[in-house]
Amino acid sequence: MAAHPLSSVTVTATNATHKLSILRRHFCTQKYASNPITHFGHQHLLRNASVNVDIQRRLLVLPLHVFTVDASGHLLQDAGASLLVVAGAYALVSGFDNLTQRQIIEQNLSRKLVHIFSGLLYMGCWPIFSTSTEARYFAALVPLLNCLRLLVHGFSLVTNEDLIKSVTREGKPEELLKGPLYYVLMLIICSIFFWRDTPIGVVSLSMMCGGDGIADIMGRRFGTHKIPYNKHKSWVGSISMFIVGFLISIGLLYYFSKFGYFELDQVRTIERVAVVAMAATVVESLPAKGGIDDNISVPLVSMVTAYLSFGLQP
Ligand SMILES: Nc1ccn([C@@H]2O[C@H](COP(=O)(O)OP(=O)(O)OP(=O)(O)O)[C@@H](O)[C@H]2O)c(=O)n1
Ligand SMILES: C/C(=C\CO)CCC[C@H](C)CCC[C@H](C)CCCC(C)C
Repeated sequence: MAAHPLSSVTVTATNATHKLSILRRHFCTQKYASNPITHFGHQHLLRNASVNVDIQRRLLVLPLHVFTVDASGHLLQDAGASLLVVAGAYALVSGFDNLTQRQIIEQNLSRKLVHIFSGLLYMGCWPIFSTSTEARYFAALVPLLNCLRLLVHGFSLVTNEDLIKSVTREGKPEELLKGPLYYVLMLIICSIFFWRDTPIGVVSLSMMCGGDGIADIMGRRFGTHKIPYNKHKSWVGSISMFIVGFLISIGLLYYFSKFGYFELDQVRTIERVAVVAMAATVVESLPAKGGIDDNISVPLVSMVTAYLSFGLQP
C-alpha cells in the first residue's frame, strides 16, 4: 500500500519535537537548576521554552518539512522528465534511421533533420523539469548520455548502424566524434550555464539547431548564388539561416516567457535577437574558420553576442 504523502512529515516533525525536548531538558538542568533565584526564572523560561517549541515547530519545522516533501517531489519530477526526454531522443534517432532505411529521405537530409529537431525539441521539453536548482542538471543528463553514446560508437567500442546512418554524412563511426559530439556538448553547456531563465542559451541553441540546420538544407537545394568570400556557401543558405534562426529564437523566447521564466520587452528583444542572428550567420558563412566546426563557432558566437546584448538578467 502506498504511504500517505504526509506520513514522512509527521515522523520527522516528531523527531524534531523529541530533539527540542532534549534541548529543553539540557537547558533547564545545566544552567539554572542550582540557582534558587534563577529557579523562578527557570519555571518561567520552561514555560516560554514550551511556547517557543510550538512556535518553532510552526514557523521552522513545518516549513522545513514542506520543503522536504517539495524536494522529493522535484526529484521525482526531474527524474521522470529526464527519462521521458531520453526516450524521446532515442525515438527521434531511430525514427529518422527508419526513414533513411526505407529510402524515404536521404542520409544527409536525415542528419540535418536530426540536427534541427533534437536540440529544438530538447529545449521545448525544458518546462517539464521542476523549478528546483538541480533541474538543469537532470536536463543535461540527456545530452550527456547521448555524448557517451556517441563516444562509445565513435570509437567503435560498440557498433550501432542506426545511429551512424541517421547522424553521419558518410556512414563512418569516427564522424560521430565531430559535429554530433560538439552539438551535444553545446546542449550540455547551454543547459547548465544558460538554463531556461535567460534568453542566452535559447537563442544560441536556436541558431545552432534551426539556423545552421536550415542553411544546409536550403543552400544545397537552391544555393546557386555563392557568397563572394566563400564559394562553398550561398546567399540562399545564409539568408535562410538568418530568417529561420531569428524566427525560431523569437518563437522559443515567447514560449518560455509564457511559462513566466522571464519577461521581455518586445521591440528590444526583436532588435537583440536580430543582432545575434546576424553575428551567427556571418560566422557560419566564413570560409573554414581554421577548422572550427559550425557546431562550435555558431553557438559560441551566439552566446557571446547574446550575453552582450541581453546580459544575464533580461
Ligand atoms: N550558408 C550556407 C551554408 C551551407 N550551404 C550549403 O550546405 C552545404 C553544407 O554546409 P555546411 O553545413 O557548412 O558544410 P559542412 O561543414 O561540410 O557540413 P556539416 O557542418 O553539416 O558537417 C554547403 O556545401 C552548401 O551547399 C550554403 O549554401 N550556404
Ligand atoms: C546530427 C547532429 C549533429 C550534427 O551536426 C545531431 C546529433 C544529435 C544526437 C546524437 C541526439 C541528441 C538528442 C538530444 C540530446 C535530445 C533530444 C530530445 C528530444 C525530445 C527529441
